[in-house]
Amino acid sequence: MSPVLQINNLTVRYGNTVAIDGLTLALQGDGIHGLLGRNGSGKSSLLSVIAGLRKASGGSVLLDGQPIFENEAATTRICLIREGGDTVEDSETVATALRYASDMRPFWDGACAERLLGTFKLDARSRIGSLSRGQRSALGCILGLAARAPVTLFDEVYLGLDAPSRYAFYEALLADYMDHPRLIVLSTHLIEEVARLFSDVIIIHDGKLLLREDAETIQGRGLSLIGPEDAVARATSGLTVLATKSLGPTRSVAVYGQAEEVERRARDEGLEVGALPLQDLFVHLTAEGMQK
Ligand SMILES: Nc1ncnc2c1ncn2[C@@H]1O[C@H](COP(=O)(O)OP(=O)(O)OP(=O)(O)O)[C@@H](O)[C@H]1O
Repeated sequence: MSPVLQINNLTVRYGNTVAIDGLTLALQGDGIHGLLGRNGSGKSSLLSVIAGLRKASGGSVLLDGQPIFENEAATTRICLIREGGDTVEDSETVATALRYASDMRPFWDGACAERLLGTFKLDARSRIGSLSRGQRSALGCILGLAARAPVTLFDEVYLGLDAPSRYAFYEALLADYMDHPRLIVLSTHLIEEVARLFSDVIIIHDGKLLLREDAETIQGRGLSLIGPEDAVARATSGLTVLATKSLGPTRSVAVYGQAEEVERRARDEGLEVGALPLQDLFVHLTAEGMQK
């Protein structure tokens, strides 16, 4: 059965710092959910509460209706991989880390782990302490994928990886997800690289939910319009303009709205229309003062 994660009015505080501020969100069924937010917006705090590693200061996080914190039946179904990896002692080997994971993880797939060691060219005999930052990230990717947990959370796990290894991870993730669909949350700052994997996008800002849309809808919502200043002004009247740039008499704007309506207006005014990359849309939506 597909898992249901219900986050109700969640608050996470560190002393006087409010990291998550009354956030409510439901993640239902299988999918690859993109979790986006600026630095310090609360992504890691949210993921660590979902994984049961941190107690909520207020509100609740439920997996299939059951509280997660200090509930082994729930936490064994959740795997959180964080940047740098949470793995065994530095003096232990990669093989020990995999063995430990296979003991701890009820859905562990050893053959998958072996295959991924090859993909990332990791030697099982290497000591953890001797691994480079990227190799540690690769080990995190392997542990997260081979765990096959019904709820799999990757928190910026691939930051240390070089571009070819990151692409290898995305391919491995997608292939593994197609064969074994589950609820995956990927938090990332490398938005354009990963955007094609997302089934939906969750943006948090200052610990609050700013936006949650399915990937196709959000990709269609951001448009750029380019043309003469007065024509652009007419076409965008009453719309949400995220950013404006002028070059002589030409104006370029980023607009957020219903794609068909914006495209119709742009056509009527003879403007150039383009899709706004998800990363640009994210930057504009989370810019100072854009949140109502
Ligand atoms: N252990 C901690 N003690 C005190 N404050 C913390 C702690 N961890 C996080 N915070 C604060 O909580 C807020 C949210 O941090 P969090 O790490 O959850 O954000 P993030 O979105 O994951 O950031 P980043 O993208 O930079 O990793 C920030 O203001 C941060 O300074």
